[in-house]
Amino acid sequence: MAKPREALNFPSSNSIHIDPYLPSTSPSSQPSSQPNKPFVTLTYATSLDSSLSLSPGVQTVLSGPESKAMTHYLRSKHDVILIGCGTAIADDPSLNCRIEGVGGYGGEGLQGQPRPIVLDSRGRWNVTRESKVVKLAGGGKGKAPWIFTMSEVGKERREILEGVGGQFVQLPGKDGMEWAEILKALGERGVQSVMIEGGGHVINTLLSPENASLVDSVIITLAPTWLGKGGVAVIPDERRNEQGSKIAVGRLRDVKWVPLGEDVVLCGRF
Ligand SMILES: NC(=O)C1=CN([C@@H]2O[C@H](COP(=O)(O)OP(=O)(O)OC[C@H]3O[C@@H](n4cnc5c(N)ncnc54)[C@H](O)[C@@H]3O)[C@@H](O)[C@H]2O)C=CC1
Ligand SMILES: Nc1nc(O)c(N)c(N[C@@H]2O[C@H](COP(=O)(O)O)[C@@H](O)[C@H]2O)n1
Repeated sequence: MAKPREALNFPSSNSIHIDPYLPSTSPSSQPSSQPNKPFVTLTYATSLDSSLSLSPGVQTVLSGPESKAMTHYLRSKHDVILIGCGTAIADDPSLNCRIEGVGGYGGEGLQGQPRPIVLDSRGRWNVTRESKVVKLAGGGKGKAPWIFTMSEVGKERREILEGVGGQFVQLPGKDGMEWAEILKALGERGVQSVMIEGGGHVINTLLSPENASLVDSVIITLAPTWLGKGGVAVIPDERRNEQGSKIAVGRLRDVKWVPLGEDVVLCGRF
């Protein structure tokens, strides 16, 4: 079979470095204290000044071709890929896996495709028939998205999403849905692994002292560029000890740095 024109390739000489941090092979893939919790991989690309994008609402290419292929390899290794609606609105992302041999890209059915999950507490993202995730699901090149929301959902939006096999999932919440509740809801739906891609609000709340322990693996692409002030930055809330002194939010263990093209990929465990 001819290689699909848009397919990416991630060689096994690179994947051997990443595999120990992935759900199926990681030693912590079955956390016994929370049996229903899916394995959580936090992964994103950042600049040298800890920015995800030049400014809110602006999609910014940080990853080079090699680390981009790595991200797609990660997508093929997780049941779902999760983003916030700020990212959905800014990027209109595809959120599928475009690795050669995965479903829709030379592979069978939708095997190896992650399901996109969008957190949209207040129904800000106007999902339409033209949204990439909807078109890809309709065209057999990606799984249909689930949108987690606290709001009522209009008939038109529901029809568009359900028309391609997606669904709205309503969860309770005040300022937002609790991370533990989001992961529990995913676990109850049979999800065993989730990669969380961003954006800033999603990552910063996940890295807050009360949520960081939910993260199992961290895989971050560091690109050799500075984006400057005004970017969407990864800076979690500060953490203090019982004496009130400021302490680090967290430090990774089992750390490995993997050079990929001009980028370096940091792998670690919480
Ligand atoms: N470099 C990279 O790897 C990535 C970059 N980005 C960039 O990040 C930017 C978007 O980031 P942000 O504006 O911070 O938006 P975001 O993508 O973090 O979305 C924030 C929104 O998601 C919803 N949300 C998040 N957590 C929730 C929760 N626990 N419960 C309920 N709703 C929740 C809320 O409506 C919130 O306003 C874009 O410019 C995008 O291009 C996004 C992903 C990865
Ligand atoms: N790994 C990575 N590198 C970058 O440079 C990025 N800007 C992102 N962004 C994330 O990828 C999504 C786009 O995915 P598609 O190519 O459209 O499938 C974007 O929405 C961010 O979540 N990631």
